Amino acid sequence: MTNTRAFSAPGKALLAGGYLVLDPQYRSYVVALSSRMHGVVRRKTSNSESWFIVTVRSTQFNGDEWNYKVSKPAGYEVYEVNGLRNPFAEQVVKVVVSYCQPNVLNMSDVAVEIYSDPGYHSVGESKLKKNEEKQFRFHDSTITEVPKTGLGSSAGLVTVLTTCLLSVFCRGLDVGSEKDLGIIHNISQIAHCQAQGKVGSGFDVAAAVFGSIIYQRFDAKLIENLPTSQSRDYDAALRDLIDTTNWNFTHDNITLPSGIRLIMGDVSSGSETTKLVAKVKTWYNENYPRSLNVYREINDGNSKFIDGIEKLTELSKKDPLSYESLLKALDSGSDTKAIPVISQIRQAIDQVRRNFQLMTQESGADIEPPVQTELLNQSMQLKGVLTGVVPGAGGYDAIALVTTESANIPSQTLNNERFSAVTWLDLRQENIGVIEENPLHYEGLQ
Ligand SMILES: Nc1ncnc2c1ncn2[C@@H]1O[C@H](COP(=O)(O)OP(=O)(O)OP(=O)(O)O)[C@@H](O)[C@H]1O
Ligand SMILES: C[C@@](O)(CCOP(=O)(O)O)CC(=O)O
Repeated sequence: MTNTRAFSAPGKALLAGGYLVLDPQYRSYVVALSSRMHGVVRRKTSNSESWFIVTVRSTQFNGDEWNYKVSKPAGYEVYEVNGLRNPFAEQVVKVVVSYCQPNVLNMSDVAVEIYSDPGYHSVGESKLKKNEEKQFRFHDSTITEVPKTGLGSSAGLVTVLTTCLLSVFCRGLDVGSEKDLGIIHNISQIAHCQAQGKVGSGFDVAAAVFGSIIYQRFDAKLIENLPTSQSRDYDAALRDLIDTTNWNFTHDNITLPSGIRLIMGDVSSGSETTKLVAKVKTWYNENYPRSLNVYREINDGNSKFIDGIEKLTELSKKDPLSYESLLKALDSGSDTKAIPVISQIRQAIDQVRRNFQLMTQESGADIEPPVQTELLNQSMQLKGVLTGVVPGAGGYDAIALVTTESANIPSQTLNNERFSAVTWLDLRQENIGVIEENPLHYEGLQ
């Protein structure tokens, strides 16, 4: 196993800052999740050819496999030898090869096995395979046919595949080093943006790399202004963007206060983020400057939410007894209006939700449609619930509740008709981003 390394990166839930985070002036609150994407990379035997193959395999999804041939007749050429498509994997191979400039002569082939934790996809007819260390679900369908749950699978894939390939082409890669994490982040953002065609805010990639963060995006022009990959300036411009350019973005690590956790409810079919974003952008432009005021109201609510969470963390450290009784008050379901920090957090989220409901009515984008409003309002009646939102772009696919550790949401909602459409996901917040794993922990799982 000497030529083998393994890495993993977390999924995400955007609790505050949906839509606004597309604009660099607004902050967002992103929680990394315990459902992780994993990559096990090994160098195969070297060959005497003037090219090498990068194999990306997802045994979990019907043995999906993509083989990228890397050659350098003039500039680098990368293509999938069977014409199969995985835009995210392909873009990562292209960007990493352009950045690392590996020698194609006598270069060993590289194989990466990807595994995704159960939370990323609906269970369906999948079968569970496990060893003492890991467990993954195996589907009889290809990756694009298995419904996703909105945890950021493409961001996790891009981040973990980038890290795997860098560990082969850039000897001595250390995910504990700020410098190397920065390179992983920059390459992953570039590959993810280029693969998606649409430029998201990158919060999902930043969370995959850095963990739970307060995130303010980089200027989209940094990537948009890259020359085309066919241009002879591309390699130098790419290296400059990755190694020396100041991306001027924020990724301050955060953690939910002790005794507080996140629980995700998977509601039903996913929502098309791209379509929602397009409708909101149209609404914003057609209703400016009133829409700017709406955004300012939402941003004020987001900031008060973040400030309230920080106050909870401070209280838990400075006055553990008062903090303990605050958690008990939440758990008992008693009236907590007299507790200022709880009122602050709840009023902040109510302010955000009221404006999301207005945008839903006016834009036609189902950010917080009535059925989700009802579900969140019902959730607020449950013991231990501090607050709840539709995460990210919203829509019909999920709700996210911030609760006490001891709140047992699944048992409180069992046989409750109002929650019949909700599957509580067995995951929680996790503050760490990309980490190195023990490759032996993946043995026997294929
Ligand atoms: N385990 C995996 N193995 C290989 N490719 C993967 C894997 N997980 C995700 N991908 C790639 O990412 C694509 C899904 O990305 P897409 O942008 O459609 O969804 P997403 O917004 O990342 O999903 P979600 O946030 O719901 O997880 C897949 O079609 C595939 O190309
Ligand atoms: C709408 C947006 O702000 C958040 C999308 O979040 P999600 O993919 O629904 O988790 C888009 C973005 O930030 O990339």
